[in-house]
Amino acid sequence: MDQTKEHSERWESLRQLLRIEWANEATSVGAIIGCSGGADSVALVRLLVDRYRTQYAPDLDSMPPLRIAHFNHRLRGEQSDADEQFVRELATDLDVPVEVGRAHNDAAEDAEARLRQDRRDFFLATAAKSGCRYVALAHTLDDQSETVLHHLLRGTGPLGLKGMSSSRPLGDDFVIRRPLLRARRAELRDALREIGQPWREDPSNEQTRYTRNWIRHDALPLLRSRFPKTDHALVRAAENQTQLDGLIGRLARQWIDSFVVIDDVNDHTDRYNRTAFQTIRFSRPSMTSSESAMSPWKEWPHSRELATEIPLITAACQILFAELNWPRRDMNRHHWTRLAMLIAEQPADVTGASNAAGRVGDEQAISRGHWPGRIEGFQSARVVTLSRERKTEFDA
Ligand SMILES: Nc1ncnc2c1ncn2[C@@H]1O[C@H](COP(=O)(O)OP(=O)(O)OP(=O)(O)O)[C@@H](O)[C@H]1O
Repeated sequence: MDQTKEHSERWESLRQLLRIEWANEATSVGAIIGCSGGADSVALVRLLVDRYRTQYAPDLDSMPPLRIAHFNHRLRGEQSDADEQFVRELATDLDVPVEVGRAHNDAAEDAEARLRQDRRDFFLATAAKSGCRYVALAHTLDDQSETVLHHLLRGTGPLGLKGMSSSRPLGDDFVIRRPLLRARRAELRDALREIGQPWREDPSNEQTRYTRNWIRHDALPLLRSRFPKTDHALVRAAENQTQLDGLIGRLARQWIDSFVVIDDVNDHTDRYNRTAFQTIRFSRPSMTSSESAMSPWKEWPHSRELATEIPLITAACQILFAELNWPRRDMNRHHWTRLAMLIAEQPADVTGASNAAGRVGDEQAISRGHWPGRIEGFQSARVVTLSRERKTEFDA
């Protein structure tokens, strides 16, 4: 490969982008670089290796670890093995250690979710083993606009419209980073050609029977023919949504601090079995006097109106469910709204409502409702309690 050509204009502007997206502080910890062998991730490998080496030269011994990580999905027989071989050779050329993971079986296409999970586990294990904090992925601006459009067309909620973030936690100890989210796919390919760096093409990316590829090859080009800035418009919509979501998230956190108590209730049913419940108690914002409500709600002139807003309560419930590991998959928009309306004390349709259904704190419950995942709700005048059974063995 011709090193002298590295100083091409296109390549230089990508190096410049990396200096911004992978700031000096980021180079103080190690990274694994997910590389499929495709153009985007080959470009990322070259750019990140260059970024760290430029930062640490000439004292390369003090450089944090870098690893190339390739996961062989084994979906395309010899082609998959050739991809693996290509990535191994790239690693050798660049003198960077490579870790290779392999899918256990020759998986079918419908096992795609399983493969993604295996790849994620492989990244986690590789990061842990090599002492790297970051997992770098090569998603581009084009991937982002495809993702946003796909989610939009599938009818996703506001969270899906955020698209992929440039940085997000992976488990407790690691962070996924996407430094190429502002780069165009074509730009990366042009730059790779200029420096004489080859990559592998995956022919399955051309098959438009997959929705994702249809969006890439048919839908987006058509949209661009009328709206040349389609991709930037989609990405901007996602960025705006991210900002709004951050705002709602912060408000929802304050709302939780003001109105929510989480309890573990252990209900001993007999000598050998114990039924454990985890409960979330919501004080009804509409009933909470402004003196007893905590900051910031008591200070805001319209706090009561704001505190009973359905989107805010929905966001608070979603945060709580996520933190407590309560099942969210089967909760649809209607379930969330019904729950939020119950808490806000707006006219609610509590399915299966019955009178005197149980006790809520010190008050008699006046009705109850059910949500997916064995979650029951009880409401009284001042409190709404959600309760979820957790089976545990009696450990006597
Ligand atoms: N088999 C793999 N092994 C390691 N990392 C991978 C693999 N496949 C994808 N990745 C990483 O995950 C990112 C996103 O994956 P995705 O499936 O969207 O990309 P891709 O279109 O297969 O590949 P590329 O970005 O390499 O052209 C890639 O940019 C790459 O960093």
